[in-house]
Amino acid sequence: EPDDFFETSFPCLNDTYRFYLNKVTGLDRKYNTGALHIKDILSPLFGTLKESVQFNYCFDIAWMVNQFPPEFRDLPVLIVHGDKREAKARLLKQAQPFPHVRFCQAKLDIAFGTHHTKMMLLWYEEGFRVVILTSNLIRADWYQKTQGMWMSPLFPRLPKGSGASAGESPTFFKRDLLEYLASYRVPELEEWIQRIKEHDLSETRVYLVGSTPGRYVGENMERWGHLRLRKLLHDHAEPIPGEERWPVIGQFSSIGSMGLDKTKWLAGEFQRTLTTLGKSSLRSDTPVHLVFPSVDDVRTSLEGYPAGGSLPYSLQTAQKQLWLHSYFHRWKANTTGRSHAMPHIKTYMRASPDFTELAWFVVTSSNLSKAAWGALEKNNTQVMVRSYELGVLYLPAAFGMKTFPVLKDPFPVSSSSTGFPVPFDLPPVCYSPKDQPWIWNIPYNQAPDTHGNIWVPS
Ligand SMILES: CC(C)c1cccc2c(O)c(C(=O)O)cnc12
Repeated sequence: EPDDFFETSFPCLNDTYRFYLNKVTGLDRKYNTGALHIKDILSPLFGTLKESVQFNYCFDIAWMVNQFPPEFRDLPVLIVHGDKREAKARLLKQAQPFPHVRFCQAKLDIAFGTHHTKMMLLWYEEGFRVVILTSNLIRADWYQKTQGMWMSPLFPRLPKGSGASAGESPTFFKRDLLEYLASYRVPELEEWIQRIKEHDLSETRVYLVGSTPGRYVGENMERWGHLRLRKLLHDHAEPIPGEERWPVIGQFSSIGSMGLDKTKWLAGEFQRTLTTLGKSSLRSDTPVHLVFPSVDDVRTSLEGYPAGGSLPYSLQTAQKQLWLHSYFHRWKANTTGRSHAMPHIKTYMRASPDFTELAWFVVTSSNLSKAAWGALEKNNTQVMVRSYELGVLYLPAAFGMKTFPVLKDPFPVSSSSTGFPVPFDLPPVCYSPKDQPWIWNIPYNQAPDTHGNIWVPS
């Protein structure tokens, strides 16, 4: 089985969940066993690359090319981005020295929408692999931040003449990935849709949770964003006795405008989604813990205040929603040695009251924003999504389990553990009265960061 060959090349990978963190520079080596750098992902040990697609938001093309091993460095790469006008011109100019790098501009016809989706489609001699991740294709995103990814198994080619529905997974991942790619409505992805159709994705155990910009009505409302997540939790998760005491945890690196009070979106439609388990749903008494770095978390981080350059919570947005900050918890990750590696990963989960079990887990590009997850309009008959986003949902039923046990010590990793490697400490720790949420466009000159610097944004 080709995959065994590749998996054994990286013996310390957890191939139960295929959920990995990025390597972080400056940590005790113990906390990087089982973590991956981009050069590992692109290594010949995972497959003999033929061509790839890189969906992302921010690109350093020369740096990206250099992350491929020399033998793959001039193979065709398609970049899927959301840049327009001058930003698009700058991006294309970066690739002038690299004729093998081509571009595909994702349509962004709704204001304030962005192409956040981060995904690699890797076409090998041996088959096909999908990676869905949280890192931009720039050096800083792979240096000292907490980032995560889902790495698919190696998908072998199907026998010639296999039927259209061949190679489907129990989670309908193949159908959903093809639908997501088709939603771009661009010619550059047609050949990739065709290639994926010729492969066997049946070993996939995660559900795809994507967002594509648009206004959706009727059945289309459940295709994307949080209503997609709600549909999956309704259809494939079981009610739990005493579930109203099972907290929801949201963890993210940016925050949109949520309205003047919690009923406008967060504690209403979004919480209704996050508290859905089978038939039951809105539990307004369910605890909701939001994890977002405090100023001191950023100041004392490996990067220092510059980590805040990737935590773009603006004063304009924050001052309109002071009510939100009572939900906030610190970024603490002693479990993975990453308390000082600021999060750019985004995760959402439902935990047991004692935080030893999970009912589900999501890793995604989606921050805490209506633009990413969608917001109901027109008396709940329409949902509007502004951005492209992509993530995966882990449901215990797809792994033959009732709940996921939370893995206490994920490092050094064990390849067969059934515990889920939650990347940060549970239970989350509330902000103290003195803690302030990180806001990226105000100065911090009262206390130096780990590099002895202050922060004075222009
Ligand atoms: C507000 C915008 C310009 C921004 C600032 C800093 C970091 C950002 C980021 O990391 C992403 C992303 O990763 O998709 C997207 N926008 C980011």
